[in-house]
This record gives sequence, structure tokens and C-alpha cells, in this order.
Amino acid sequence: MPQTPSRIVAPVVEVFASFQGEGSFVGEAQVFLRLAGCPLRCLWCDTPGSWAMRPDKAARIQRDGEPVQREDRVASPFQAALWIAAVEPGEPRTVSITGGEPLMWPDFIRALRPMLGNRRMHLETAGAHPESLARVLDVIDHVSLDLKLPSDMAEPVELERVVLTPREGEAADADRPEEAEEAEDPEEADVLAPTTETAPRTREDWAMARRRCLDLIQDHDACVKVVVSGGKPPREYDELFEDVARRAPNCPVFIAPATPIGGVRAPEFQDLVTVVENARDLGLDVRVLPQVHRMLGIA
Ligand SMILES: Nc1nc2[nH]cc(C(=O)O)c2c(=O)[nH]1
Ligand code: SF4
Ligand SMILES: [Mg+2]
Repeated sequence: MPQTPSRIVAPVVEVFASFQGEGSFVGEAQVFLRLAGCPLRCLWCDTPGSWAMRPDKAARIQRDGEPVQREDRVASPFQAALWIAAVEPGEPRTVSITGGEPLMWPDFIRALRPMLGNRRMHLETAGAHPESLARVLDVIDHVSLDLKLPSDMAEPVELERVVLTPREGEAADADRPEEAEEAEDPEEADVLAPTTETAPRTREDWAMARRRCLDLIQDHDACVKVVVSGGKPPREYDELFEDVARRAPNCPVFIAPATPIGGVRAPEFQDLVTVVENARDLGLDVRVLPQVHRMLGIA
């Protein structure tokens, strides 16, 4: 059920300016808005700190060259837009909304759109929540769709909605007890209500979600990203490429060799070549692109 417009909030991990490190817009100066909350469990996840919503934690607002600002994590779209404007070093930038899984927050994303003026709004998402993607697609200028190999995914978890009473982490205002009482009424409190669309579990669920997402983006400005990690038979990626070739054949495909973190390995060079050739055999427009922001050592 959509949230009441005046009460739309989402948990913000961080807002910062950087250069886009992945996909079609690599190298572009952008602002990143990272929302917390992800029910998925990619084995090579590079942002596990964004899995939990943690309304008690602070949002990190980073303007280059200035000390990090710590703010209330639970933010309205208006507040997020103010932070975006505050971290931009110069002219307004394209805003990339990432996570976590930003499609946990479709109402928030829709409500943010009119607050960004003529900035472009890009979305970094996994192909796991087609209903939520359909809800936001008309306000998104570019979708960067990560396609996941089912064998790269551990069991998803469910994100529970959180009623914030009063404001999480803040004591009730002793001078205005009537307000504190109001806030304790769940009808009046802010609620972190992630989408109720369930995450894929089985291989079949994943195939269905992926295909629905590809059908949605086929006529949209979009790119597909596939993380290739070490130790996987190159043929495993065929099911992803075959779906792209059938459903969104004009969409550029970026192969991202996994950044070695934790136990994850980068792919062998020969395997990478084979994966690329398998995609090319299907007529796909494919490029290899490691995470450039990691290579630069920036956020
Ligand atoms: N520079 C930079 N580019 C990015 N592209 C996608 C990112 C993400 O975390 O989704 C990301 C990120 O975190 N930083
Ligand atoms: S979808 Fe993104 S945030 Fe969620 S587990 Fe995968 S890589 Fe991590
Ligand atoms: Mg990422």
C-alpha cells in the first residue's frame, strides 16, 4: 500500500559527490544517494553495511573537503534533496540512487523526483523487484540493472516495517508532552515501510523477476551489469545473457569482474574472455568494466 505523501520517509546511509564508477555513465560527475535496506544477499556484496535499515544510525553527508556531517538517518524526500544540493561542489549533477536496494522505497523515489529540479535521476538496482521498478520507471532517466546469478545469492531476508515512536533515537520533548503522546500513537508516527514485494528465492523466482525487469527496461534508457567472479564456469552466465538477448537486445551489457573483497575472487582472464564471447555470440553489445571508483580509491 502506498505511504501517505506527507509521511514518506526512507533510511539514508549516505549522500556524497563522486564520479560514477560503473555502467554507461562511468566517469560522470554525479551525486550518490544511498538508501539503507536490502533483502538480497549477494555473496560478493560490497556494501553489506547498507543491508539493515538501522534507523538509530546516522546518515553520512559528505561534502568534499569538509568534515563529515552526521544527520538523522530517517529522512523525507525534501531533506534528501537538501543534502544532495549541499554536497554538490558546483553545478547541479545527475543523482544516482543506490543502496542497499533502492526499490525498497518506490514512494520515496517518486516523491523525490519533483524536488530535484532539472537534475537527471538514475537508479542502481538489482533485477529482483519488478513491481517496484514499474512504479518508479516513469520518473527515472536511466536504469542500471544488475543481473544476479542465482548461485551468487544466499537466502534473502524479509525487511520488517519499523514504527518510529517518537523520533527514533530522540527523547520525547519534555516541554511539549502533548506532542510526544501524539508521536506514540502509531497512526501519527513516521513508519519505515519498505515495499511488500517479496524477493526472489528460487532459481525460477529469479528468472521470472529478471525477465519482468528486462521487459520493463527494454524501451527505456538503461544498461545491464553482470558481476563475474572467480571459480564460476563461464556457461553459468548464459541464462542471463539469453534473457537480455531475447527481451532487451539493444541494452548495453557491462561485465564487471568482481572486486576481490572477503573470500570473493576476481575471474581468471581466460574465463572473462569466454564469458564475453558467449555474450557476443548472442549479438549483445558487451564491455568489460571493473569498478572504476575502487581503482581510484574513492567512494
Ligand atoms: N563512485 C561510485 N560509483 C558507483 N556506481 C554504483 C555504485 C553503487 O554503490 O551502487 C557506486 C558507488 O558507490 N560509487
Ligand atoms: S543487491 Fe546490492 S546491497 Fe543487496 S546484497 Fe546485492 S550487492 Fe549488496
Ligand atoms: Mg553497488
